[in-house]
Amino acid sequence: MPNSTVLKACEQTEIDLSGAADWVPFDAPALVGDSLRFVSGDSRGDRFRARYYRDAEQHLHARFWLGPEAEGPPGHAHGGAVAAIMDEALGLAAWAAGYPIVVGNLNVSFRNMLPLRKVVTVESRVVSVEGRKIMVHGRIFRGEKTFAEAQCLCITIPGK
Ligand SMILES: CCCCCCCC(=O)SCCNC(=O)CCNC(=O)[C@H](O)C(C)(C)COP(=O)(O)OP(=O)(O)OC[C@H]1O[C@@H](n2cnc3c(N)ncnc32)[C@H](O)[C@@H]1OP(=O)(O)O
Repeated sequence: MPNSTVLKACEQTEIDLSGAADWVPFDAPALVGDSLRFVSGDSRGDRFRARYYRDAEQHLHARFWLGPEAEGPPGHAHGGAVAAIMDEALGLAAWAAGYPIVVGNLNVSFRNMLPLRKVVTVESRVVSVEGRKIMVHGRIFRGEKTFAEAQCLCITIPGK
């Protein structure tokens, strides 16, 4: 059997992406539709699986699982995969806060290698709004360990 078939077969299991007790599931596709297809659009895929939530203060959070197709260094996530998560999650955080945006600038710091096949949490916060510029900060972590931090400058789309 080819290797890819073996990997596909072993990734068919359900992943527990449940949120914290006080989080409410957030229906991201209902808000931005196909914009999510690249990263979190395949809930049974072998690259990314994700579920979005909001907390009581309306901050956006996500549980993400990265599978074998997101691999960079052996057993760990590709930097582009981590950046793609930040792009989607922090851009979505601005949309969820009521700002129709595209990402103008994304600055990602890779702090620790992110292991595959582990559920990690993405937290985000809209930290400032100045005219069309919405600044969103985010972090990917598991327990005490931070894998990446990002600052995302989002620009509202005129006419939206
Ligand atoms: C949907 C939720 C989930 C998915 C999220 C996915 C997010 C994405 O990946 S979006 C795709 C990737 N992003 C893009 O393709 C964007 C490409 N860029 C553009 O379209 C344009 O450059 C755009 C819209 C950002 C800005 O263009 P434009 O509308 O002409 O505005 P512009 O006048 O240049 O800039 C507006 C303000 O933002 C600032 N600005 C714009 N881009 C940047 C930047 N990269 N860095 C710093 N400042 C910037 C400008 O300086 C200006 O500031 P000020 O008002 O103080 O003078």
